[in-house]
Order: sequence, then structure tokens, then C-alpha cells
Amino acid sequence: MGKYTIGIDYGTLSGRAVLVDVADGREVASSEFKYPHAVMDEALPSGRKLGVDWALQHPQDYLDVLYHTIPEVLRESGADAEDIVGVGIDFTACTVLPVKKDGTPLCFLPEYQDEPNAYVKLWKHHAAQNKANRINETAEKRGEKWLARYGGKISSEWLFAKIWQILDESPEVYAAMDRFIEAADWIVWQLTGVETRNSCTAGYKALWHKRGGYPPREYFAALDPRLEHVVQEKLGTEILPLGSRAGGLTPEIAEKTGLVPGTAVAVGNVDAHVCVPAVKICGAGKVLAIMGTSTCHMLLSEQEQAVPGICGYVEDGILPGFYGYEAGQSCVGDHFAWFVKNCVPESYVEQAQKEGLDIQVYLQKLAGKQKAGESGLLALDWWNGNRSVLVDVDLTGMMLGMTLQTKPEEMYRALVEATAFGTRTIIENFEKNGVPVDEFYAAGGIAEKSPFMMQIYADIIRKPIRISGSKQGSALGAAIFGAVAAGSEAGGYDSIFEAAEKMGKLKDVVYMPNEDETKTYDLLYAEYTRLHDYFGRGGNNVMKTLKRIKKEHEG
Ligand SMILES: Nc1ncnc2c1ncn2[C@@H]1O[C@H](COP(=O)(O)OP(=O)(O)O)[C@@H](O)[C@H]1O
Ligand SMILES: O=C(CO)[C@H](O)[C@H](O)COP(=O)(O)O
Repeated sequence: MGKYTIGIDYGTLSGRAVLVDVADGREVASSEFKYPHAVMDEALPSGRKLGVDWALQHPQDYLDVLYHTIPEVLRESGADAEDIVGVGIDFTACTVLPVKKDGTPLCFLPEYQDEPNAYVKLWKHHAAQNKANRINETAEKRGEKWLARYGGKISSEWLFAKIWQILDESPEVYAAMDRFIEAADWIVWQLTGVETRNSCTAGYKALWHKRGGYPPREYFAALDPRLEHVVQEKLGTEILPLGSRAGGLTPEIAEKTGLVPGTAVAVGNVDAHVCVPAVKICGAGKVLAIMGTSTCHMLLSEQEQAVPGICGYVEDGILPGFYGYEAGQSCVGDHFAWFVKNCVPESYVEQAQKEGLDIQVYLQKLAGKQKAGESGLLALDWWNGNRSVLVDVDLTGMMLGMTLQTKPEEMYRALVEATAFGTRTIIENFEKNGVPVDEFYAAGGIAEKSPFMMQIYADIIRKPIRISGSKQGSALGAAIFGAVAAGSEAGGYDSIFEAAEKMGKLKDVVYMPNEDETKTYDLLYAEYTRLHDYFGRGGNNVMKTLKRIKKEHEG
């Protein structure tokens, strides 16, 4: 009888579960549940308006993912629950929420339902930038050594900026929360009844270090005296390494999902990092880009090297025995989603429908007929700020070269190219700073759906691109960690490397750079870099001025 594990990938808009065969990673069944509340960036369910740069979620949606997708993959596969030996989950990060000590989210309590700071702050909640600035300035002033691990600057997406925002704006919420916890750890807590913290989110998003722990309390006190004991009071300090077993499934969750009580559950993981073993990466020098709403770039190295402008590096943060480096672009597919929602004429939508094509596929069909540089357009990919290498959410988007002849498919292609230039900037930044990049892999919705984009990326970054063999790379990665949490005695594996070797997958296709296109793209990339540095490194702060004026209008 085969043994199986279930991996659940909590993305920005939905949760996706896969049930896979432990022997070879074969996907037997899958299921998706779209979050009913999606991303709340304008108002709470009560109608209460949110400010600029807010992005919240509702934790009930995460529980509903379990109740819908697990029974569905069990039904679809026909697998016996006794043969499901482990469950692993991954989540967007730093997606964080305030909870009571029994795990109840504050936003479930009637007194906080109309309080924005009681909800989950999604990874792309950018309304704590003023806090991130002070976190950086204070760290620099005090000569905090950890700052270099985070590329010299931490982002407003990270944990301490978010919790400080709560303290500052809603001290009563801060006082009422017993824990501030990553959604990854919270959902594992709901599955097992045990509160655990995973080393991945703690390391990348909460400044934690395997040997040194968190920054000292004097640092937090220098930020705000009320934060002096934030770690002890709100976070908890017992951090478990990736691949550990967090606990066994509770009888209540087992009953609601159809699984067996006590089934091994892995400690939480991050949607990007978890994907590395899913594409069989087990060593240094291979960048994996997980390309969806945003892109995260993961890279292993045997060397510890400070790299400016990256999100950070964490020892054992992706796989044991390596320094795991992370960089990213906080907006990639989000550009394209924004474009089709706001900038495509009715006639295009109708034609796409007539041809039975998704509107993005239709635009790609038209844009694919063009050559590099043919549109005369060049864009900066900062519709949601810049995560790497500038680490500045106050930067905004820009497109240059438009004329009365410019077509929607050309603008769409320019946005795709801009995101690829952003990726090339990240690769070159690693290489320049002593972390070699030999190969490039891609996973995520975009790598899966769009050969058009993958070819443009290969042409722009000048490297062959290998693609994840699973449509759900992150969910497969979570299932792989589920197999390690189960261990070999239960039918899983004792090492993540062995599990990756057996269960990881790559497609046969490799996108090769096309020499003619790369030559033109080199010219465009030089112009992109000029604009990138001009608008992004202080040559012209017009984007910030415009944002400030906009904020004044919004009060
Ligand atoms: N045919 C397509 N080609 C390229 N990108 C697409 C296509 N369809 C949807 N997308 C983009 O994929 C992104 C979602 O990626 P996905 O990996 O599925 O989700 P997530 O990032 O939430 O995990 C959206 O931002 C959307 O613009
Ligand atoms: O910060 C992250 C990883 O470190 C987020 O999880 C990520 O950017 C969100 O990913 P997705 O594009 O899949 O929604």
C-alpha cells in the first residue's frame, strides 16, 4: 500500500492542497479554495475604510481552506486516511496576526471586529513604512550587527514594523494580544493544538538568529520604551528548525477534515523557501524564482556574505547546512493583473472571449509577435514599491516611450520586460557581492502558465531557465516537508535531501536565451539601470513627492 502526504500552500488569494505519493512525489489529487475575503485593501467587512497601503486578510479564510481542500483531495484520490502519513503547510510571509493565548485571533472577538489593527496584516501591507525607517535608522545609529544580514535595510513588510504600527495606532489591541504570530505558525497551531515558531519566518522576517537569538532588548527600548520586552511578551522564543514535527493532528481537526488524529504535521514554512526542494535544488549556486503575485528569489551558498539590498540571508533558512539567501520583487503578476483590470479596452476582452482565451493569454499572443525593443517602451516595475535591491516601498511605477500608436499588448509586454530587468538586477547584485549564480530555475503560477514570459526572462537574464515539474511547486514542497516530519518509520523520510531527491520534480523543457533578442535587451537593460538608479537612488525623488501629495489628499 502506498503512503501519501498532503501539502497546503497558502498564497495571496487562495490556498491550494496537493496529495502526493511519498515514493515519487506524484500528485494524486489537488484542490483550491479561494479566500472569500481575498485581500482587504480598501475596507473591513464592516465597511470601515482602510488607509493608504493597507492590506489585510481574514483568518477564517485560512481555516476554511483546511475544511474544503483536505476532504476534497481525500475524496478525489480515494486514498485511505490511514495512509496519509504527514501534512506540511507553507504560507506567504510575513503575514502576521494578533491572537489570544489560546490562539483565538483578536478579529474574531466582537469588540475588535471593527478594528483594522486586529486583523491579519498581509505580507504586502505597506502602511508601516515610517516604522521600518526608524527601525533602520536606530539600528544604524547603534551599530547593530544584524542589519548587514538583511542587506543593510529591513522592509516595512517585516514583523517588527507591523507590530510597532499596532502599538502606536491601537495600544489597546497591542495590550490585548498575548501573541503576535506568523499565519504559517498559527495554522500549524490550529492543526496540532501546539504553538510552535518556525526558524524560516523568524530568521527572515523577525531578525532572529540561530545562535544570537533576537536583537537585544536595549535595541527595542531605543525604538520605543514600550517595545523593550516585545520578544518575551508577544513572540515566544522557542524556534523549531525546518523539517521538524510540530505535533500531531488534533481530534477536532481530524474529524473536520477526514484525516486521522495524530498524523504528523511539519512546522510552518514560507511559500518561497519551501519550493526549493520541490525542484530538486540541494546545493549552492542555483537561483529559484517563485513567480506569482510577487517573485521571491531563493539561493543557497556555502559562504556567509553580506549582500546589500537583499531581503536577507539565514543560516539553515532554506535547507540545513547552507546559508539561504532571499531577494524579491514585491510586484510581478500583480502588474499584469492590474493592467488587465484597468487598461484593456472592451474590444480586446470581447476578442479574447471569442477566441476562448484568458485575457492575459490573449495579450501574450499579440505581444509575442513583437521583437525586443519593437514597441519603443521601457518601464520600471515598481507598481508595489521595490523590495530588492532598493528596499523602498515608496517608489512607484513608470512607463516611458508611449505615443499615439502605443497598443495595450505593447504596454503589457513592457511590464513583463520590466519585471525581468528587475530580476537581472537582483542576479547581478548577488554576483557582484560574492554569491555566485550558476543556474536559474522558475516555479509558481507564471512559470507554469506562461512560456511567453519565460522566454523573455531567458533572453533578458541571459541564462537558460528550468521549470518546476509541479504546477503547485510550493504545495509539493510542503508535502515534502510533511514526509520529513513523518519520518522513515511512518513511511516518510529522515532527511530533506533524500525527500527532495525522490519527490522533487523538473519539467523537461528548458528556455534557452535567444542571441538576437539578448543583444537588444542588453541595450534596454542599460537604459533600465539608468532609470532605476535615477528614480530609485535619489537622483530624482519625484515618485516620493507625488506619493506625499497623494497622502495629504487622503488625509
Ligand atoms: N496566463 C498567465 N500568464 C502569466 N501570468 C498570469 C497568467 N494568469 C495569471 N497570471 C498572474 O499570476 C499571478 C498569480 O500567481 P500564482 O502563482 O497563481 O498565485 P500566488 O502568487 O498568489 O501564489 C497573478 O498576479 C496573475 O496576474
Ligand atoms: O515575502 C514573502 C516570501 O518571503 C511572501 O510570501 C511572498 O512575497 C508572497 O508570495 P506570493 O507571490 O506567492 O503571493
